[in-house]
Amino acid sequence: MTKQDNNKDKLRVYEYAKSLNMSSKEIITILKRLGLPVNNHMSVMENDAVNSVEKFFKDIKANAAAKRSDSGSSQGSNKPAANTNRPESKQQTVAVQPKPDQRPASAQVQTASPRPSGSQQEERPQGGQSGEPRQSAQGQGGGGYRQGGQGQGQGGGQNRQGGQGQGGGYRQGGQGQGQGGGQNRQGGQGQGQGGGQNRPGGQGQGQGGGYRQGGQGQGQGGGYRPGGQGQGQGSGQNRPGGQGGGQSSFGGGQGNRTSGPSRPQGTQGGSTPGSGQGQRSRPGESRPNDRDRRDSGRPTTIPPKPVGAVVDIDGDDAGAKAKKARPPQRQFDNRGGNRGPGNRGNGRNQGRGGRFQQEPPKPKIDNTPKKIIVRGTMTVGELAKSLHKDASEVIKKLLFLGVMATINQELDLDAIQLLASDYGVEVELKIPVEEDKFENFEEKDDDEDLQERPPVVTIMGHVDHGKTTLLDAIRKTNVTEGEAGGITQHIGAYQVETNGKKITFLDTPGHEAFTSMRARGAQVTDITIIVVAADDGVMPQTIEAIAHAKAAKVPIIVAVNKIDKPDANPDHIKQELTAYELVPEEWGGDTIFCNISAKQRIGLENLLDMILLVSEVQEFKANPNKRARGTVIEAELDKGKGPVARVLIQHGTLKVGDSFVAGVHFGRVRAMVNDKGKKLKEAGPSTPVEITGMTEVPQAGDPFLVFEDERKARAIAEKRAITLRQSEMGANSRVTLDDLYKQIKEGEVKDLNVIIKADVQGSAEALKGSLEKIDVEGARVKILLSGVGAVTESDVILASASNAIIIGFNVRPEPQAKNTADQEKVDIRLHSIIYKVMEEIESAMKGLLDPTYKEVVIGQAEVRNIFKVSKVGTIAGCMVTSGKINRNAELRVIRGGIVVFTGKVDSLKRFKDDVKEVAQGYECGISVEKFNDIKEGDTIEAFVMETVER
Ligand SMILES: Nc1nc2c(ncn2[C@@H]2O[C@H](COP(=O)(O)OP(=O)(O)OP(=O)(O)O)[C@@H](O)[C@H]2O)c(=O)[nH]1
Repeated sequence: MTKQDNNKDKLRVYEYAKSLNMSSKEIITILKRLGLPVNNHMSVMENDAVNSVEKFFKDIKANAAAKRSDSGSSQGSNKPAANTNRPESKQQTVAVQPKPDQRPASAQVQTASPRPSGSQQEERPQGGQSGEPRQSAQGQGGGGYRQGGQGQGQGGGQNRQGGQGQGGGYRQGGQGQGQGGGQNRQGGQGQGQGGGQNRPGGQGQGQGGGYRQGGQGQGQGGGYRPGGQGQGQGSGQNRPGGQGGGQSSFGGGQGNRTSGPSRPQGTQGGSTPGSGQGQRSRPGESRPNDRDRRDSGRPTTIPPKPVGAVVDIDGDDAGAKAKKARPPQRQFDNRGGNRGPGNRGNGRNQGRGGRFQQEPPKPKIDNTPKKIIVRGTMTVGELAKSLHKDASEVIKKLLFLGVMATINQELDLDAIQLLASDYGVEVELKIPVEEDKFENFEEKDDDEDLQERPPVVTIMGHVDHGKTTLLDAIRKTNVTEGEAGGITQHIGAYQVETNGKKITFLDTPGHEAFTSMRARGAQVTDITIIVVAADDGVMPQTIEAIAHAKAAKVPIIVAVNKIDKPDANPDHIKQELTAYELVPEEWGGDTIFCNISAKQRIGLENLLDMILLVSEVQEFKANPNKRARGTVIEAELDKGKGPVARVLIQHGTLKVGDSFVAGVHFGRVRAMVNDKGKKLKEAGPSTPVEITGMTEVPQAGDPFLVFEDERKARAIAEKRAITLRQSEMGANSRVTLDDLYKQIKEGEVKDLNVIIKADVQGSAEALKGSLEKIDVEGARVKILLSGVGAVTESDVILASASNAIIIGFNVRPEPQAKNTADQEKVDIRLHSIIYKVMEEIESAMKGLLDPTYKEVVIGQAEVRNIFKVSKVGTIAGCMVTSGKINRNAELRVIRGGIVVFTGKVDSLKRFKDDVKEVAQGYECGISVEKFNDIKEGDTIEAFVMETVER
């Protein structure tokens, strides 16, 4: 005032306003209301203008004082009514109208104090008591605030004009309750209770009292912002003494507004953002002090005004922020008495609160998936994408986990799982099978997709027992008339039809093909027919064939052939075969025996019926509705057609144009013919076809699979070729006695499969009986085959296919068998003493095998001439056929694959000279120590014992 006095002459509106801590606009408004001339903030205020304004204020004060005295010091007394009629009400109007928006209706005194919790509401100088800035306001304000505190406060404040107020919790989810009664500005009386968990959707209640003009008001304001619940009740005479209840802006507050005389409706309870309570104090009142406070309520009708209309999210200083943020045109929220920024001028403080209906900040749509499918490692970028996150966010998370990563960095499965779980996302692992190892997996089919398919049959048996004749007979018998003129093609297999059902025969008779395919991992045969000539009986290859079929666990049908022959004795065959666990049904067994004559075509129908019977029991099925998978049964380079592969389709359907991989080669089906030479467009399960369109020739037994396109097929084929080369160089995975114990321990080997070849049947039987008794730690010896004679290539292939070892008892492997065994890494153990075999096998199974020495064959020589020299003995004139013969080597004499003597070199000569060794391709004379029974055609094998490192 002093200032005013001093400058009355030149006092300008803005200066005057400033001295009152009001805005120029407010003063201008008052001046206009009072009918005094004023243009703008620079207008000079004459004395009378100043006086008028002061009087105006004085009246207000007087009213306030009167009101106070009426209401006593009681807080919250609502006696407002009385005030309503007071002169102030007039002023109210004045005050309000000019800045409707800012001084909203609800004066809320109490929202919590801005500052530290519990503090008194206002920041005013007066501290504790909520001040009335201007006029002896009294107040207590308390409220949890800002920091999530919980606060309760009571405050009565007379803002400006004797309000009372209380403030409740605020901002940060605090919970607060406040009661306050305030007479804002103009002697109003009010009570306010306010509690609010603001921000985050708390709940709050607030009651606020009247303001401005002696109104009375109660307001309850609820929490807002995000969905809080709030209730607001308010009765107030705001401005004009209305009464109202309000609702807070957003969160679902509820409020009632009720009649209000003036302004729009009364105050309201809910406050906008900030406090749980809703009242808003008038500008005047709190103004200076109220800074920081936030208030909420806003008159409903307030026109949108830029100022103060802030969406106050924080309840805090929204004012300023809001200004910036707010869009040019806002829409206020008319509901409830929320909004309303507090006071304009001070907007920063109180006022803000306004809410407009600015769209509530769009809730961020959380599109984080519930589950992601992971098929292997992923880069940070890929993971972020599948989580619907920014890569930077994922990188940040990784940083928190102590991992510095870039967007292209690969994350392993653990890291992926960790990150995903951090987002609450489930990870489903779908690690793709290694497609290049497609023989190791097979798509699972649902039962309903499976359809019956023709059985695939292989015919095996001893030489000349009639296999080929039988195959031909079946083929010719069943060629349907008209089918390619009855001319069949050799494509490795053919199909016949009997009783409306098809049967596929592999037309490479003999177990070699069968077993070599099996050795390559291909098992194409469903049923085996063992042909035994009724006039001959069970022969070595018959036994081998049985062993092969059993090793492959393929059902056996015995075809007793040549029954047309006068000396045929089928019963004798049955009798013999019982020794191999093939017992005819009529004798209580479960093996089907068919008497046939392939030559005379007798019993063929019955044989086919039996095949169908077995296949019915076995239920051979496949899903024809998927990509084709099969096995190459033969392949060759045809001069005209290029590489040709004969393939047996086992699953799915092969179509012309399909891209495929066969073994380590790829191709695209250019043309396809069946066994009748008929061109096919597609071929289903169990169909043998010949296809062209390959770049190279695959091998029999190679797996065949169709891929989606040629590019993929090529890539897979290349990968397989690399893998093949690596495995060829790699370790031997076959069982050997040296690592048998290890394999048993690792569970890789449960039975030790053994093939016995001995010099005589008696030895083979004895050995078989002894070995079968060995049982070490649950592992047993399983004899796949025991026979007489040298170890043949066929034995080696069987061993290879069945992961068996071969024991040669007084026999040697044939040269070809030896090569194959080296190639296939089949372990052949050669012995001449039964108990040593037992010892070795048992020790190997117990892990005690510790052969310090290993026999290494260094060379072989063929005996071409025999020279008998008196006193010296027999000298064998030899040609060294492989390796070398060393003077100090041990040697054995082999005749017809059987070892006839083992000893040492007595003398080794080249012409007449003694030499240390003779290499391959040279002739030499060898005499064997203590052995003169060498014969032309014998083989002398030289070997040394080498220390084996274990
Ligand atoms: N009497 C008579 N002879 C038969 C019968 N089946 C086959 N043969 C004859 O037995 C001989 C051998 O027949 P193949 O069909 O070549 O015998 P295989 O088992 O295929 O012989 P390999 O191919 O050498 O293993 C031929 O001369 C056939 O004519 C038959 O049922 N009765």
